[in-house]
Order: sequence, then C-alpha cells, then structure tokens
Amino acid sequence: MADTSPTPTDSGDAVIVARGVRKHYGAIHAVDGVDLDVRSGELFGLIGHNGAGKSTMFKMMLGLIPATAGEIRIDGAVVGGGNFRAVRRSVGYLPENVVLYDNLTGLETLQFFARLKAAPLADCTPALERVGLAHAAKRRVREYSKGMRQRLGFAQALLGKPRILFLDEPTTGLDPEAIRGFYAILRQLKSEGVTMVITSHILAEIQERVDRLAIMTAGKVQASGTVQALREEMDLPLWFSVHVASEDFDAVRSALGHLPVIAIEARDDHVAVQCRRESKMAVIEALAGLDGRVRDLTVREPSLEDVFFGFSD
Ligand SMILES: Nc1ncnc2c1ncn2[C@@H]1O[C@H](COP(=O)(O)OP(=O)(O)OP(=O)(O)O)[C@@H](O)[C@H]1O
Repeated sequence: MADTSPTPTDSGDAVIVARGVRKHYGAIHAVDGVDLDVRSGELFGLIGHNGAGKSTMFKMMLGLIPATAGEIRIDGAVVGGGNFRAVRRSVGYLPENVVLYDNLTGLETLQFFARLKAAPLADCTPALERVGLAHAAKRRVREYSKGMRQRLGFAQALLGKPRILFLDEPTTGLDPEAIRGFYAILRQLKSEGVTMVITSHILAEIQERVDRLAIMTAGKVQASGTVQALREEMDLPLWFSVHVASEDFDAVRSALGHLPVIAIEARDDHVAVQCRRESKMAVIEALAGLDGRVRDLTVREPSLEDVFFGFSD
C-alpha cells in the first residue's frame, strides 16, 4: 500500500488509536473491526456512506457508548478506563445534531454547556468570537439562522480549550463563505496543535483540507492515508486536456500513438487524453515535442469522490 499510515501495530505519535473496534446492535454490525491511528496535530477525515458507522465510531471514541469488542486509546488512556475521565476533559465534540434551547441567548447557551462540562465560564465569549457570533451573543437562539446555530454548536465544542476535537458533519447547513470561514478556524486550531477528526459527506470540501482520511464502508475501514496515497493505491487514471487548434488534433493523436493511453477524444477546443499515472510524464514529454502547438495543458487528477467510489463500490 502506498499509504504512509502506520501499520496497526505501530501507533507512532498517534493520539487516537483504535484496535479491532466493534459495535454490534443485535444483527447490525454498525462498526465491524476498525483499526485507526490519528496523529497528534492532524486534521483527519472520516468519510463513508450514510450508515457506514462514522457516528458510532465517534460515540465510542468519546466514551458515550461502549464498544462490543476492541480497544480505543485517547492520549494513551483507554476509553472507558480509569484514566479516561481526565483525558475526556481535553476532548471537544460537535455532534451531528446539537440540541439547542430556543429561549436561551447564544451566550446563555454556551454558559449552560460550560456548566455541564465544568469548563470555565470565561471561555464562552472567546468561543463566540472565534466562530464569528460575538455580535449575536445576546440574541435568542430562536432568531438564529441554520448556519448560526451550527456555529453555536461549534462554539460549545471549543469550551474548555480542547486538545482533541471530534466534528461530526460540522459544515451541514453552512453556505460556501461560512464553510471557508469554518476551515480557516480549523487551520488556526491546527496551528495551535489541536488534533481534529471530522466527518463530511461533501468530499470536494474535505479533499484539499484534511491531512489524512479513512474511508468507511459497512462498519469497516476500507482504506486510509493521504488523498494522494489513496489515489495511487487505487491507481485510477487521470485526464489531460490538451488545448490545440482543431487542425492539430491529429498531430496530438500521432504524438501519443506509441504510448499506452486509455482514451483520446477530440472535444470542442481540446483533446482529452486519459492515461494511467505511470504514463503521465511520457505523455507530457510527447506533447512537449509538438513544437509549441500545445496552447495550454491541464491535468485532472482523480477526485476524492472518484477514489471514494473506487473503494466503496
Ligand atoms: N442505537 C442503535 N441501535 C441500532 N442500530 C444503530 C444504532 N445506532 C446506529 N445504528 C446503526 O448502525 C449503523 C451505523 O450508523 P451510524 O450512525 O454510525 O452511521 P454514519 O456513518 O454516521 O451515517 P450518517 O452518515 O448517515 O450519519 C446504521 O446501520 C445504523 O442504523
């Protein structure tokens, strides 16, 4: 495997380590033998279809539900074990659906959560500021938009200044600008050394942003690593768009004729060439030999969505 992930016996500097984790609800194997390593300070993505087991995995990592089998360690402490209570204080969680009380203001909401978590009340205003809700601190949650509610949920996860954050579909309901702002906050947190695990169904959104990720299907991790490592492991073909004048289309075909390309298709203003990664540089060299007739060249790598369907289908 081209992955740089540690093997299941080499947890290295991982702060979250799962080994052989299962959660069975009768005949339903929600999580079915998961090994996972999340390294200190990384932004780690957990992706999968609905019902793949991501939220169940989160709940077990947080100690909210017990595993049927296997072991999870956070910062060295076994989840559910004697030392875990202290570690749990350094863990923040944004659940998929945060329960908010419409009659409370944003600030009162955070104060309520701070008391529940025994986090300092002094954290509330900075958390609201961090998520861009300081201006709405005194407005009742019933007046909040969907995006504002989502940000308030994120703010509660930041109470107590967690060193580890679990974010379950945190960008649901956010508009593109808010999504950008949200990831800017994650980058800041990352620069402060916070380790984050995030789930999302919007693969295009996370593919450029996570350090590594795991693909879950039917309770199992099918693959894990960087997006690039997964691309290489899947060995999906890539596409070139070769922009040339239409009278030069045949010149492109003959320049590539000796190479094992998968497809060459003439489109409106370019020639689309599909090839395996191992032929990529040979294609570029052959095109460079066309005496400047190539006006522009773009390469489309397989997207995370292509990789995801490759592993999960
Ligand atoms: N308390 C429960 N009792 C019985 N089955 C459950 C329970 N919780 C989860 N499941 C089942 O476990 C499987 C995994 O669910 P889970 O919520 O972990 O998936 P998910 O990957 O988070 O999905 P989504 O992307 O839709 O949030 C599903 O088949 C679900 O129906």
